[in-house]
Amino acid sequence: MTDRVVPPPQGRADFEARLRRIGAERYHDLHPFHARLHSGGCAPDQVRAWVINRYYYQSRIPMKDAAFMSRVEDPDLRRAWRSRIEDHDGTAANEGGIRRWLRLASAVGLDPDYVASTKGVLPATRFAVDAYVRFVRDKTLLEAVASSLTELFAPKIHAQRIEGLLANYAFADDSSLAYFRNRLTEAPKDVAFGLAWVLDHADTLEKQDAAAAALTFKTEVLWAQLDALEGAYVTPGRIPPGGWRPGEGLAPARATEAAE
Ligand SMILES: O=C(O)c1cc(C(=O)O)c2c(n1)C(=O)C(=O)c1cc(C(=O)O)[nH]c1-2
Repeated sequence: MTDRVVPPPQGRADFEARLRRIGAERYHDLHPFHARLHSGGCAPDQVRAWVINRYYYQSRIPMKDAAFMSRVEDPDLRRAWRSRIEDHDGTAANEGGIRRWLRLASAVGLDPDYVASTKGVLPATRFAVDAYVRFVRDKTLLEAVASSLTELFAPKIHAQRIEGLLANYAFADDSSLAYFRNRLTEAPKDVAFGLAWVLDHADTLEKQDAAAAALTFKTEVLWAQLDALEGAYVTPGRIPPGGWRPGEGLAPARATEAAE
């Protein structure tokens, strides 16, 4: 019988560099929809479509974190993870990301109740986001943590977004953009923990491959959401059945204006 030669895992620094390369090559900061949004090239209804669809992602993030925690047996890991749910759902002292996102919805002229209803979310957005929640529920804990590591690349895009939206859109101010400003401090804390956890636990090449594949999968979840927006509201501008149509879900004052 011949011994099977198991290739050794990559060293910690090389493996981290591999994960970062996935972001450099595939993160959604490279998507043309973001370039248009940040440079002021989106019409008001394209911004509204982004806010409506992206709300679906926001709303599912704490659900996927709860699904993750329901599988964790180690109280230390659960303790480290649970602030993610509070960051989005809020606490007595912190309004939380979901309410902040709905403030952005109001600022762009949408009825926050309409946005929170998730009516009008594009089918492809729903499929992509639901696939992320399912991935985290069903895969190994290592893959689940690794899939959150796109947040390594998020502070850069949040900073670009704050700067770009403030420079180019009348709705942008400290209140409407509070969501992104808060993420600038929340995400680095989460991702420092998640990255260290993945580097510690991916102790074979097979596990490293699985973690890298999980991160790649997540970049696809993000990219697919922007492709959905681009196809429905930019080119070819084909809104699928059930997708939000301009004029729907506006804040009451704007709905009256639109009717006049
Ligand atoms: O605006 C963005 O580009 C962006 C990207 C990501 C991401 O990389 O998944 C997250 C967020 N924002 C975000 O605000 C957020 O709370 C968040 C949580 C997670 C996650 O996977 O647990 N990703 C992200």
